[in-house]
Amino acid sequence: MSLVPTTGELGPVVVIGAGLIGASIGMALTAAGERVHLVDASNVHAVVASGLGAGLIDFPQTETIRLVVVATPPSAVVQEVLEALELSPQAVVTDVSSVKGRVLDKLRATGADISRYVGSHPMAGSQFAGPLTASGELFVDRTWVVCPRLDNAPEHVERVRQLARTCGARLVEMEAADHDEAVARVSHVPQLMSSLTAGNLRDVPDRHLQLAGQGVRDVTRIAASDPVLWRQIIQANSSAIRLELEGIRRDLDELFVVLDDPTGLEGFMARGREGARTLPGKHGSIPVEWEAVVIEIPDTPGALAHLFADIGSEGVNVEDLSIEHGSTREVGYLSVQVSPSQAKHLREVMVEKGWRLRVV
Ligand SMILES: NC(=O)C1=CN([C@@H]2O[C@H](COP(=O)(O)OP(=O)(O)OC[C@H]3O[C@@H](n4cnc5c(N)ncnc54)[C@H](O)[C@@H]3O)[C@@H](O)[C@H]2O)C=CC1
Ligand SMILES: O=C(O)C(=O)Cc1ccc(O)cc1
Repeated sequence: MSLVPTTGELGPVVVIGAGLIGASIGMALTAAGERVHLVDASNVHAVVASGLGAGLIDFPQTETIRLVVVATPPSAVVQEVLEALELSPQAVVTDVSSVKGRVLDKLRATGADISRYVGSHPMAGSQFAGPLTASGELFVDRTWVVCPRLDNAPEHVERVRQLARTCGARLVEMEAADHDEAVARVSHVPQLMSSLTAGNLRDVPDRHLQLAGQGVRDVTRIAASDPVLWRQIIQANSSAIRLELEGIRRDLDELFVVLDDPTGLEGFMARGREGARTLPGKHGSIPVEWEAVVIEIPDTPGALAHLFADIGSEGVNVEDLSIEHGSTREVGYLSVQVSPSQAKHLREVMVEKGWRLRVV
């Protein structure tokens, strides 16, 4: 799926909070032909986001605004949603914060009419923050959860669905409580496990760290995320997270028991492999086992472009890729995931074309 040109039928859109997520939304909507206006507590962020093509920094006539997207850190969301509902009488207001139930409870507690508010959550992002790391392609083929309620008018919910579709995302609809239970399992607890693993690396001596390979990097990537943002996310969803952590504590206790028991330990590892296989693959489909072909990239100008051209000329469909830098030699390694039926052919032709392969 790619960005959907909408010829301006969604806007004018106001994005409040032009950081990683807000600027990425602004870039996707602008690229699709929508008129986007950016507001940020930091003028520098608004200017940078605008410079990257995320929208304009002027403010439209409030009665013309059709959609407001609140993309601030969770602590500012309730206040910004309330102000947007009051200031723009025709607009549907959505937010993109990572926890939906707490925002809804707090909005309801104010007694305000929140029927034009429809919560949502794009399940895409990164460990980075701020507009400099934004991308208009961030949401393409990723899940975007919309949380409609009975007090929402259908056309208002549709406007938020249209936002997700215009950004190229795959729509999923859920109630806020169900969403929060799901993200505790697939996002918040994995984030905590990553922080736990990475936190323990702090006291590891350099002599040992130099042995680190791709596995530990995969497991710790998201631990580099902003602690202030994540403190807010975790605390807003602490009940659902606590339940999951209790299960993990039991599993950890069991691990101590089976550590020296071959059958028990194999069962433990097999459960992990089973769990990894349950995750939907690309485009939300049933996961497929791809085969990795790892090709050495020499440290010469244009080598990577040349390599991609050689892979492309063979008509091999690359399902995923990653690049790793050699720790001892001035080379890189391009790992491409391809269908097992094409892997052997790709290896053979790459060697014929003069590339070196790494055995995996
Ligand atoms: N980081 C991620 O990967 C994802 C984050 N989210 C959610 O998106 C929201 C934004 O997160 P990021 O873009 O990562 O953070 P960020 O730190 O990159 O951007 C937040 C922006 O909001 C601005 N801001 C703060 N308070 C404001 C206020 N009261 N009014 C206007 N602007 C204000 C900041 O100056 C900053 O530019 C959060 O609610 C987060 O839970 C959702 C999906 C993924
Ligand atoms: O970087 C990643 O892989 C993420 O999963 C980013 C992310 C962070 C917070 C969210 O609420 C949703 C997605």
